[in-house]
Amino acid sequence: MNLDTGKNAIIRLFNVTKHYGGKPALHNVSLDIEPGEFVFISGPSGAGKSTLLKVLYLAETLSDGQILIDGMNLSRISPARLPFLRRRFGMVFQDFKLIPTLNVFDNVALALEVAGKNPSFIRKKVRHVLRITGMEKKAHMLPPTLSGGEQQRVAVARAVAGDPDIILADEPTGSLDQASARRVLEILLAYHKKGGTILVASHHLQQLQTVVTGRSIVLEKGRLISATRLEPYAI
Ligand SMILES: Nc1ncnc2c1ncn2[C@@H]1O[C@H](COP(=O)(O)OP(=O)(O)OP(=O)(O)O)[C@@H](O)[C@H]1O
Repeated sequence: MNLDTGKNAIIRLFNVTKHYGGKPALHNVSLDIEPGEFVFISGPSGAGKSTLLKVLYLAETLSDGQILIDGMNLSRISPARLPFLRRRFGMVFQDFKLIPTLNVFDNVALALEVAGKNPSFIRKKVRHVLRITGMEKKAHMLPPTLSGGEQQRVAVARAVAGDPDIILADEPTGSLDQASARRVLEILLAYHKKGGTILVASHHLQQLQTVVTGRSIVLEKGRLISATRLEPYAI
């Protein structure tokens, strides 16, 4: 790989490989992502889409290769600095990963509290992201009492609440009806327009790709098989 080509990249992957029990989920994936890019990740079930997002979020360790975030090598980050690095990411997990014993408001507020934000900022911010995701009226409910689509919207609210530099979203509209999916896309689009970098893994790319200029990357059996620039069309 030419080291000069990705000089401005916010995310660089060099031969990223992840094995689970000897079986490759990602194989030699190399990719540069510029700040402010909207990257769509597609590919058949089991292609490695979730694994790619998880290794970026440091939810999974690499078997081989390297990931640089703003030139910082993730494998050399000390455990003490990990929480600070994670705050740069907003992650929407495919299975949401909401804390079942905390209500919607507290699930979204938690990361802001851990980051040491002041209570009045947190209140305003959480109310705002719950409003834009349409979950304001359910702020006091516990996740297990919500529908899958509602939990997904809380997961999106939590991901954007910390104003991260990078959003990693795994099927962020997978459990949503058309109207809710559109609302989530508009939130991601607004975040992108403010300069945020987004990686979205989805089986529903036609809908996502209508909204923004971006790059479509396709994984198959853990390998990056294509990367194509997309032109938007109006919705
Ligand atoms: N924790 C794990 N332990 C063992 N194998 C795993 C684990 N997570 C993923 N895999 C395997 O790694 C491969 C890639 O999985 P991954 O979830 O990344 O695919 P995906 O493209 O996101 O699939 P889907 O579209 O179905 O969500 C699959 O073969 C999967 O079975």
